[in-house]
Amino acid sequence: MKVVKIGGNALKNIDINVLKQLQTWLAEDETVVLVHGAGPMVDDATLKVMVNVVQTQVWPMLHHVLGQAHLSPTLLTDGVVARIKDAGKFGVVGEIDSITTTLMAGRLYVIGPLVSSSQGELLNVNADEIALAVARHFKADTLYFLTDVAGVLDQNQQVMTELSPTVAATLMSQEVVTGGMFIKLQAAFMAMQVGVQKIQMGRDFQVGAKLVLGDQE
Ligand SMILES: Nc1ncnc2c1ncn2[C@@H]1O[C@H](COP(=O)(O)OP(=O)(O)O)[C@@H](O)[C@H]1O
Ligand SMILES: CC(=O)N[C@@H](CCC(=O)OP(=O)(O)O)C(=O)O
Repeated sequence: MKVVKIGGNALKNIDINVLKQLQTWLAEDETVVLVHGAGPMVDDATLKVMVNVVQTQVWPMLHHVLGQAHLSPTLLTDGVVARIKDAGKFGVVGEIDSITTTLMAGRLYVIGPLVSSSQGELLNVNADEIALAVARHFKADTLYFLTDVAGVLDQNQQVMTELSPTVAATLMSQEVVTGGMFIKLQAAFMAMQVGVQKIQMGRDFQVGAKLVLGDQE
């Protein structure tokens, strides 16, 4: 089972080879969950805008691109429930509370950064955190983070082809890794701790444009 997270910016330009790889996996009866981002949105005031952006722009665009590649996704909304993360501090920001749905082999599922609470209220959940929760719950063997950079960049702006938790911690403390990549690396190492064997980051699935965490590959 594979989880593929595509960030909001990377979504705007999905590589044909990414679509081809999805087709190949599905033809092999692999199950794939595509977790998409939406770009930066923060608080209560922006939630309505975010709902609008996701429903009128992000989902239609993603369905169109996948449809052109003859990929028909199933929305993974039922059975995935979020809860308020830290009421008062983050407003309508949520985190995944429970996953009770089951997945069928050879199907492509899609989930984005808006997840309902048990009261039916939509919450803004970080898409990297969703990818982690989904990978953990379904015991994914592989977790890809497709983003708008070729990988994690070192102090010389070079893509790191391998990154251990120790080196990552140093890059984070030296503020070489910041912002969205900081959150992504945290999610990636958590995923590694809960048993996801292979974790990669980059613009696509290709070797050389990716990050491999730990000692695999
Ligand atoms: N050391 C680093 N290597 C790569 N990207 C970094 C680094 N430090 C900060 N970043 C930033 O993190 C961004 C990726 O995170 P984010 O914008 O959240 O992407 P996504 O939308 O794909 O989740 C990059 O575009 C870059 O601006
Ligand atoms: C709580 C939180 O962080 N929500 C995210 C949801 C969108 C997202 O995660 O998009 P990317 O994957 O493209 O960054 C946000 O508001 O930015």
